[in-house]
Amino acid sequence: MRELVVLGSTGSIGRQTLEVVQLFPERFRVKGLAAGKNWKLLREQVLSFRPEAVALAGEEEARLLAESLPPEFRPSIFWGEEGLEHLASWPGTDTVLVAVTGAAGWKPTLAAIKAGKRIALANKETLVVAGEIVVREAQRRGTPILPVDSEHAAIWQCLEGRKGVKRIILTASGGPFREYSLEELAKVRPAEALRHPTWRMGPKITVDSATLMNKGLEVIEAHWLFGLEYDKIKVLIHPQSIVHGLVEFIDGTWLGAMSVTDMRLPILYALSYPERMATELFPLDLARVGTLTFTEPDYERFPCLGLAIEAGKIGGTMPAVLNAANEVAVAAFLEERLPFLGIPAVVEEVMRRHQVVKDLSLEAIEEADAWARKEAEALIKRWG
Ligand SMILES: NC(=O)C1=CN([C@@H]2O[C@H](COP(=O)(O)OP(=O)(O)OC[C@H]3O[C@@H](n4cnc5c(N)ncnc54)[C@H](OP(=O)(O)O)[C@@H]3O)[C@@H](O)[C@H]2O)C=CC1
Ligand SMILES: CC(=O)[C@@H](O)[C@H](O)COP(=O)(O)O
Ligand SMILES: [Mn+2]
Repeated sequence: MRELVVLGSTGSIGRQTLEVVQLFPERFRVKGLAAGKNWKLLREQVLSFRPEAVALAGEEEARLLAESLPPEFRPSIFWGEEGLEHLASWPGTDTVLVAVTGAAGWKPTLAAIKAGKRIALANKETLVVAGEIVVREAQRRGTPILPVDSEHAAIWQCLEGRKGVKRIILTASGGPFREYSLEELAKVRPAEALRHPTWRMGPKITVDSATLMNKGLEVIEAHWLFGLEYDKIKVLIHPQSIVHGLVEFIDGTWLGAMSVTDMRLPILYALSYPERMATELFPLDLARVGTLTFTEPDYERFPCLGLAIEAGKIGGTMPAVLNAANEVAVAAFLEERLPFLGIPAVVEEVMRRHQVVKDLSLEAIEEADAWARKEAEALIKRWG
């Protein structure tokens, strides 16, 4: 039996994780749940899963949750950053699935690693912001970081135990604007950006897919997960989203992993690893898919991809700055305070102004993150 903590249980990945738990109740038990603001959904989850402890982002939401639960159903309730870290290191649990969104993920992930938990990692921003520190700590303690992100889960399965890797290839759907001109991109609205062609996900990652920032973040994620230099990580546009990741070996052999677009599958694999669970839930009919296509990405129409790779190569605090500026710009785009093409423009300008700290520390990350958010907000204010 795996005893789990799910951070971000009210989100897209969190809810799908709980579906996986319900499918295999003899294998997985939920001991802790953490969410941001949605205390009403967390309440439903508490009643269904009866965790020992929960956390919410704010004290007020934590109070509302406590008051809404009958005493016999009431778990220990925490809040704030500390609450999240408390849940991440909850005693008697072995695996923490990190599915909060954005930079909120890296500190609880580090806390979970320090407490000796296996990490099932959906929150790619953890490795973007603090990959060097998080991976070093996990290696020092022998704690596995198991990828949930679909491309990395695919590549992980292709790599397992194999030698002679030449490079890895992350596929990208290309997002809803794959064939748009720059003139068309200038006019797109949030509702269009939120219509992903192949996946149903939370709003931030869906906008990142539309700008290709998601793939850029995933290149940095792959660099840290697999210990590969950036020139060994390639991106290909694959609109069908059937092949999630590929590995090219030194003799010219390629291995790829395919599946339907259902995140419950990589979640299940990360939770059950090293076992593979038998299920008929994810049938793939390649004859019905018919055609699989692959093309090179366009770095001019989608500059976020290149900016992320550049930030990854520079290293130090630059990826944290890229991530923070992007989070602020995406939020402003969703609130219609910034046009779609303003997202790469803001990220690029904040990166240009940043003085990189190469010797990474927790304090340096926090300082760079806060600085980048302020710079990005100031640029957006002046935009209109
Ligand atoms: N969705 C997908 O298919 C995929 C997602 N990922 C990655 O997984 C992560 C989650 O994505 P997704 O599920 O789509 O996102 P959602 O926006 O759907 O969910 C985010 C979750 O994080 C919680 N949350 C946000 N901020 C905080 C905070 N400060 N403290 C505690 N909890 C917080 C939210 O709580 P609440 O709603 O209660 O406020 C919610 O439960 C992202 O890093 C994303 O890149 C990776 C691959 C695929
Ligand atoms: C499901 C998943 O892993 C997402 O990261 C997905 O890959 C996003 O789609 P894009 O390929 O469009 O970025
Ligand atoms: Mn992905």
